[in-house]
Amino acid sequence: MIDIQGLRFAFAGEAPLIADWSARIDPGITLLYGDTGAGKSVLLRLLAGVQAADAGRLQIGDAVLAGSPARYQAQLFFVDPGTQDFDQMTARNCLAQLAGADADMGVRDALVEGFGLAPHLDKSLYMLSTGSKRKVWLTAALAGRRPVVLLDEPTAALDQGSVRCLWEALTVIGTARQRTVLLASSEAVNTLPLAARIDLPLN
Ligand SMILES: Nc1ncnc2c1ncn2[C@@H]1O[C@H](COP(=O)(O)OP(=O)(O)OP(=O)(O)O)[C@@H](O)[C@H]1O
Repeated sequence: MIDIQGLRFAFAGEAPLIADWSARIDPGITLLYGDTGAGKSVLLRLLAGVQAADAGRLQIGDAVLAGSPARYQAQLFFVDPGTQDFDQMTARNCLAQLAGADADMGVRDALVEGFGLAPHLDKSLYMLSTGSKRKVWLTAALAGRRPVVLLDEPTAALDQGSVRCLWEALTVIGTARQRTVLLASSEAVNTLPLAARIDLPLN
């Protein structure tokens, strides 16, 4: 669960993108729905603690971002889709590092197969296509055990078979309602068991 109190954010000299927003995001899948430019990526970056808010309080479990950032961030999974941070690692090592030592290997193996990742595991990430990189992060997010998962347009650049595979894995998580998944999308998602939907913009 993520508790959000009085969140505010504006780019310098611009009107607030998020103005005094409070919400509680419960376990299950919450769709963060908004058009291009509505602020989905910015909101995910704020919640991940990689972009500083102008005001507000963010809490996951008993960890408050401002007071204990490392403990807060240890509760969540977030990879900026545009990052090059892992480009020098092999997909296998990146996956192992991001998923963590306690990852569910059954889920990991099922996603590696469903995404067709096996032939790419020993390549460096910089050699992979945008879609294949995204599959590595998605596999780590879902096989890992972080209680909160933030996904930015997870189906972008995925082939249809991989989207089906992702949807199957998310259906299991959405039905169990133990982990909190925030899924940002500019398309309505009708085929997942959603716990809630947040419509952007938030100003
Ligand atoms: N560094 C920046 N400086 C000023 N404005 C920015 C900056 N980064 C993003 N924006 C603006 O903030 C708004 C929200 O951007 P954001 O990327 O969060 O939208 P989004 O909902 O994720 O859209 P998309 O689906 O296109 O990624 C947009 O109008 C964008 O142009």
